[in-house]
Amino acid sequence: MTQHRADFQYEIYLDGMTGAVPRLPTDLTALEEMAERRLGPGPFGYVAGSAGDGSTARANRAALERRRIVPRMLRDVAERDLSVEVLGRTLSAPLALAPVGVLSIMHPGAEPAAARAAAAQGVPFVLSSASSTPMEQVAEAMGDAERWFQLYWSKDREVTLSFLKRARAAGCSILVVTLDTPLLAWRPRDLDQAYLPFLRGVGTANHFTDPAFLAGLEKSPQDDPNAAVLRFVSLFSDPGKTWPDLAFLRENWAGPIVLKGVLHPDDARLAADAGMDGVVVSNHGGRQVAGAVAAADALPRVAAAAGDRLTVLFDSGVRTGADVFKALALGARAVLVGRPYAYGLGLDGQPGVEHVIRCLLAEFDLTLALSGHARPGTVGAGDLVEDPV
Ligand SMILES: Cc1cc2nc3c(=O)[nH]c(=O)nc-3n(C[C@H](O)[C@H](O)[C@H](O)COP(=O)(O)O)c2cc1C
Ligand SMILES: O=C(O)C(=O)c1ccccc1
Repeated sequence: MTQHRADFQYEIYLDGMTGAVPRLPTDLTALEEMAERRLGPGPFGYVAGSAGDGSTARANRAALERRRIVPRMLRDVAERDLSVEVLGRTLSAPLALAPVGVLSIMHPGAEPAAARAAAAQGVPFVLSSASSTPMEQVAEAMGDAERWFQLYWSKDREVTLSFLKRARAAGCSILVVTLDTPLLAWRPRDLDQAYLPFLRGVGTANHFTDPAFLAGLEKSPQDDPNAAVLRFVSLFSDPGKTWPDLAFLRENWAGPIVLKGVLHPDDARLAADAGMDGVVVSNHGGRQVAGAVAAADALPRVAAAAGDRLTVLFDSGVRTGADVFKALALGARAVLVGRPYAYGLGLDGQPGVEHVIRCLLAEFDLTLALSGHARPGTVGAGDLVEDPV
C-alpha cells in the first residue's frame, strides 16, 4: 500500500489518545502564537515582522484566503503521488524550505537542525547567504539530500565568485538569487527594539569564513568585530545592479538559476531573456516593500508571462496545505515556506521543523485527494474561484 503523507493525522490522533507525546499545534497560526509566548521579543519580532505598516504581509494571507477551492468528486484518488519535477530533479512534494538567515536567533541547532529536518522529510533546503552557520557545515548535516544555495549578490566580485565556488563544492544544485533585498527595508518592529541580527554579528558566518571576504580586512573578525560587520554591511547586497549584470552569474554557475522576488510579468520576461531557468514569485513575506502586491495576486500574471520558458515557484504567506494547493492552481510548480519552519525550529529544534513539514504535507495530500486530484500536475485554474471582494 502506498504510504500517504495524510497518514500523519492518525499518528497524531493515536499519540494524543495515549497522551504519549505532547505535540506542537498542527495549526501553524497557533504555532506562531506559541512562538510569540515562548521566544524572546527580539528574535520573535524579527522573524514575525514585516516592512512598514505590515499591509503586504496581511495582503499575502488575504489573497490566498480569498481564493476558494471547488472540489471534484468520484475521481479515484486512492493512489496519490505528490512528486513534482523542478528544474531537472524530482521533488517528493511541491515544497521546499525557504532561505531564512540568522536561524541561531531561534535555536542553538540553527541551520544544521533545520537542514536535517528537510533532509529527513525529503524536501529541499535552501541555504541562505546570511546563515549563522557556514554553508559547508549546513551541507554536511544533510548527507546527500537536495540543497539549493541562496545568493545575496555581493558588491565584491571575488566574494561572489568564492560563494559560488563554495556552494558548488558543498553540493548545492540550484542557485537562488534574491533580487528584492538590495537594501534592507524599513521595519518598524526591529527599529523600535533596536534588533537587527547581523549588527550583532549573527548571519555573517559565510562571510567571516570566506577567504575573499577576509582578504579585505586588516584584522580578523575575532580581533576587530566592528570592522568585519561594517565590511559585511557594505558588501551585503548591491542596489546598483541591472539586468545585464546577470550575465556574470550565468557565466559562473553551471546549474539552474532561479531569481527570487519577481512580481512583475515584464521582469519574468527579462529573466528568461537573461538565460535564467526560473523565478520565485515572492515579496519576501511582506518584509521588503510595504504596499507591494500580494504574492498570490502577482502569481497568475507572472506564470502567464513565464509560459514554458521558466519554472515558476512561489512563496509569501503559505500557512496551510490548502495554500499549497491554491498556489499550484494559480500557476506555481512548487512553493517555499519561511516563518512557520523558523517557529518550529525555535520551539523544538529539528523535530519542530519536521512537524511543520509533516503538517503542511499531510494537509496538502488530503486537500489534493478531497478536491479530486491524485497528483499535483492536474491542479489548475479551474479548481479555484475568487470570493467577491
Ligand atoms: C527571519 C527571516 C529571514 C529571512 N532571510 C532570508 C534570506 O537570508 N534570504 C532570502 O532570500 N530570503 C530570506 N527571507 C525571506 C524568505 O526566504 C521567504 O521569502 C519568506 O519568509 C516567505 O514568506 P513566509 O515567511 O510568509 O513563508 C527571510 C525571511 C525571514 C522571516
Ligand atoms: O530578514 C530578512 O528578510 C533577510 O532577508 C535577511 C537579510 C540580512 C540578513 C539576514 C536576513
